Amino acid sequence: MAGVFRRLYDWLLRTFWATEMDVTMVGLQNAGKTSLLRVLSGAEFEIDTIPTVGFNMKRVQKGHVTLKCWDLGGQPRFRQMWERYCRGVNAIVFIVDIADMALLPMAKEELHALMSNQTLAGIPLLVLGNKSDLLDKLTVDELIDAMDLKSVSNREVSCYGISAREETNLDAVLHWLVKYANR
Ligand SMILES: Nc1nc2c(ncn2[C@@H]2O[C@H](COP(=O)(O)OP(=O)(O)OP(=O)(O)O)[C@@H](O)[C@H]2O)c(=O)[nH]1
Ligand SMILES: [Mg+2]
Repeated sequence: MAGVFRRLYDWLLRTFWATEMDVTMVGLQNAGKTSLLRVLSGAEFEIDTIPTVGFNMKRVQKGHVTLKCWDLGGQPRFRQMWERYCRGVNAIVFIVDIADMALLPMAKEELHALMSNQTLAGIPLLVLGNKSDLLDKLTVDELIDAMDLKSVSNREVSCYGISAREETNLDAVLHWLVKYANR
């Protein structure tokens, strides 16, 4: 019986209180943006992925909120379009491969360059350290230091460790994002 009321409640929320929000996912090539979006939208994780050319968009449902997620290509030639796709969104998600130490300085540089755009002032930022399933990786505290997140000011900033492959901590990601649905 409780299940029937729950479904009715969810249906009422979706029908009369539906909200759509825009989220842009950026980060260097191979960080796992497309993989994360695949699993968030209910598809299976894939080991062999194709690098994103331009962008890809998928909708993810979380309760009454529809997250319209823009997944951008991370290769150098696509990075100049990140700022344009981040303008006016409810939240920016920056994904880092925490097992690839060699790319960390570049990830930090690209993140700070993006955040310095006046057009993106105040937009909440969620930094995700992906691939926590791998052995040789940074902890969240080490990632916060490596990305110098404490120097990012004038916006909400959070940082989580996740694994798209093992679907670790993904509920926390959606929970954090939907807080910004109406802002
Ligand atoms: N071990 C592990 N591998 C992952 C994880 N997430 C993604 N990968 C792998 O990392 C590689 C790159 O994943 P993508 O999702 O294509 O990366 P991307 O950030 O979209 O890359 P671009 O589109 O080029 O910017 C693939 O081989 C994935 O299988 C994870 O959580 N753990
Ligand atoms: Mg991709």
